[in-house]
Amino acid sequence: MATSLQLFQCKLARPFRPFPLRSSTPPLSLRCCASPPSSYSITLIPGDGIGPEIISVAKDVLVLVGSLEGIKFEFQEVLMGGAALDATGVPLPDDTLSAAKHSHAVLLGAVGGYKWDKNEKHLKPETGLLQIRKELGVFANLRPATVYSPLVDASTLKREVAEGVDIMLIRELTGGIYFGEPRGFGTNENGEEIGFNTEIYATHEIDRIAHFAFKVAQKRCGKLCSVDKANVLEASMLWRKRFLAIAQEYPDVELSHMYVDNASMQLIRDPKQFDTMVTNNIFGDILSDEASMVTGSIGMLPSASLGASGPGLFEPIHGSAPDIAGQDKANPFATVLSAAMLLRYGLGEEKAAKRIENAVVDTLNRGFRTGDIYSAGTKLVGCKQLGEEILKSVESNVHAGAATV
Ligand SMILES: NC(=O)C1=CN([C@@H]2O[C@H](COP(=O)(O)OP(=O)(O)OC[C@H]3O[C@@H](n4cnc5c(N)ncnc54)[C@H](O)[C@@H]3O)[C@@H](O)[C@H]2O)C=CC1
Ligand SMILES: CC(C)CC(=O)C(=O)O
Ligand SMILES: [Mg+2]
Repeated sequence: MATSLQLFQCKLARPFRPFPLRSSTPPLSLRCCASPPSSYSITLIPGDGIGPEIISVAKDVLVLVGSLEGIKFEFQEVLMGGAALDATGVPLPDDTLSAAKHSHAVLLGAVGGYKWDKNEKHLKPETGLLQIRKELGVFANLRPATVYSPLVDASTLKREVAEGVDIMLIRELTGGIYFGEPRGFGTNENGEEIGFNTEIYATHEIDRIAHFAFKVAQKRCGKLCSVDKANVLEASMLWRKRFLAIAQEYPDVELSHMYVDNASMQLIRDPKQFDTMVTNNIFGDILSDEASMVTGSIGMLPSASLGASGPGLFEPIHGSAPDIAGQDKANPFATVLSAAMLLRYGLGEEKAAKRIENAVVDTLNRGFRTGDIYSAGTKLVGCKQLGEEILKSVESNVHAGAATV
């Protein structure tokens, strides 16, 4: 196996190089075995809604790429979210967590759905998702927003604005308001019902995501934009203070700061001004959905969640899309690209990752589209058939010059 150190490529033709590790900071990826195991154990979590449809496609792609590249996988499929609630009464069963922790990497579809929307917080599918992220310690979530040339016209932005966009959005994933205490319901002094959450970041949480982001920016174009709300929120004030301090260790990276309201506007006005962006949990959640539409669809954005050690978690950025579940309409590209990220960042299998990315571009070049990215003159297919076309492209191995995600 090569190594699972991060590989990032500058869109301005900086050479492709392995990520340098600094001894003072935690490794950015999880598996850095001296020699590869004879077989990788992969935990598959289809989840709910469109989850099973898209995971089925991604699994087939992994199996084929594995057989062509001489990589063996052992898959274990487990329950999480609504499916787990129905079967076991909890959204993250112990068996699921244990399987995930003991595997080389985890590939997840999505969780959630109308059926469980009114459940109490601890019995919501989404609570299982937050728990597994926390338990795996995957604090750094890479969400690449890449506009693929054949999809420029699927973007909701004008061609000249969307063409060439290549942003790496880094979202802090295990802190902030989704986890902060205190939270809950209560009554105020007027006897009125209230709901409350806490946006909270400790220095060590900011420092580790900052080091991670600076290293990613170093390997790309050396430009890092930190997005916060430091004009109002104390947690953001500390965030900005720590980023400014840590920037001293990365003189080759140009650090800028932007308030999140402006950033959300700038992403639509001129997305090409951004290269690497880093932000907290909730802002990253929202900005990545926004960035996805620049690329044509939320069905195009994959993600990799990495920690200091242990398996990484790989999942599309979208949810379980209950409105189209079971109708063979889901776009599987985001999950297939998440499988490519699993190979690159989780296992260090760069060649196999690139093979998948090339297959995605080749499938797009051959004109195949699900409804969310369809435009006149292209071929509208379902999730299943798109999966079959991706397999053909994997097999033919055309070097499509795909971006690295
Ligand atoms: N990582 C996860 O498991 C996530 C789970 N959720 C959960 O998913 C459920 C639905 O949430 P929504 O807010 O509707 O967000 P969503 O991302 O599931 O769907 C938003 C819209 O995008 C479309 N869409 C999403 N993925 C698509 C794909 N691959 N191909 C084609 N169209 C796609 C949907 O059909 C829908 O119209 C909720 O229960 C929510 O909590 C939401 C976001 C992330
Ligand atoms: C449960 C949510 C935080 C999931 C989500 O929207 C996401 O991770 O993008
Ligand atoms: Mg989200």
